[in-house]
Amino acid sequence: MTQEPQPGLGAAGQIEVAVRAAAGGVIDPELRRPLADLGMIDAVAVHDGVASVVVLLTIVGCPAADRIQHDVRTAVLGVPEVHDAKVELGVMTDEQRADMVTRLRDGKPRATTTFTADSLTRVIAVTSGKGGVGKSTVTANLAVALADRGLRVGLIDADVYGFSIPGLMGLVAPDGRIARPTRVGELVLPPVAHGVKVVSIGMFLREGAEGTAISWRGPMLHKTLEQFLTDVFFGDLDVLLVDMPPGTGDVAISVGHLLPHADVLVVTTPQSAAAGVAVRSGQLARQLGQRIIGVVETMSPMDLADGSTFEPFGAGGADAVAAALSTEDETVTRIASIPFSTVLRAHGDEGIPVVIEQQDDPAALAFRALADLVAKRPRGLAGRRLPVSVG
Ligand SMILES: Nc1ncnc2c1ncn2[C@@H]1O[C@H](COP(=O)(O)OP(=O)(O)OP(=O)(O)O)[C@@H](O)[C@H]1O
Repeated sequence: MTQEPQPGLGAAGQIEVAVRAAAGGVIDPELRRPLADLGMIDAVAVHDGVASVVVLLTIVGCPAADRIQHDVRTAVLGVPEVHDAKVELGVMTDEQRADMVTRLRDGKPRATTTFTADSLTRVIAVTSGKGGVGKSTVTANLAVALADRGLRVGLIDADVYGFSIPGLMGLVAPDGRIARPTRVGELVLPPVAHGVKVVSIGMFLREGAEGTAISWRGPMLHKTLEQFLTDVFFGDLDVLLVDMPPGTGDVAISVGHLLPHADVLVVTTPQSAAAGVAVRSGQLARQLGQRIIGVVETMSPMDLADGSTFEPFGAGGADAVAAALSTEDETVTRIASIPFSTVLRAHGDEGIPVVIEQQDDPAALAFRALADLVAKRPRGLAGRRLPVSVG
């Protein structure tokens, strides 16, 4: 980074300014903002070409400490007059942390969601009629494919009873423990997997209770989702995906109320039984003001090497759902068909989405095509204030 000379400073002072700028330009891996903007660069000194920088971490035991120390040292060594650099780590005081949280929230008070109708983040809820049809697999792969295109992507696992996103995204350790968010004051920083910021109810269960069933009632679930939208710091996102629980229960209604401007993807298999219930979840989303952007069929017919087709779940389900959801004013179409893929299933079990692990698999190609389509499609106007005035 080129630094403008500061008037009134001697040569040594100029070097210190350059060192501070270099260190301050390093991006915090969790907060994704420059360290200078976060108030994390404390003392800076340079003597005989040796730079000393004190970086204030947000919390004791910050998981990104080593990476920050390494990145700051590398950045500081990039200043021509510096031939050695020492980076010491300290920890912010409560006051400094509170100041940083306020900056991160852009001055907005607590309990305000950033995902309002006017925000630039596009919210996409992924829903299905019944469980086990491949909805979470679609959500995870779409999220990763969008992140791989350079978009800033967040993923909320709202499938509270059957949360499978941590597993699909590789956030579950071999002993079953799910990655935990980092807490900085009142902020909750979501773990990042394959370039996607992920939050799931499974991350907030008591340690050791990850495998137990959740038996919460509607109001408690609503509160939890509300907290995901207010207390979890996603930073600026281009897309927020929400993995919905199957069906038309309390959570679907809560998400509809909390995110009425969301676009909705309906996932179904080609089987008619799955298709029928998928229509109902799409209809509920529409009643809540959300816009259906398309139907994604998964476990679709798969082309075999001998030129024949394997149809484990029949054919035609998604087209039937799309037709049933279409109205005079709004045509809904099937926007993707993800073929049945054993490779996809195996990578899902390993926590590495097929879309990055085996890019030539037909299912991976179909996910990429879906991501292209979603990224290019203009977002809906539902719930947004239009820039018109009545004079
Ligand atoms: N296209 C596909 N080909 C083969 N297997 C698939 C495909 N899509 C999903 N699966 C497998 O089907 C199973 C269910 O998938 P997934 O968990 O995504 O479903 P879901 O609809 O989200 O279910 P739930 O709501 O119960 O979590 C998983 O084992 C997954 O690997």
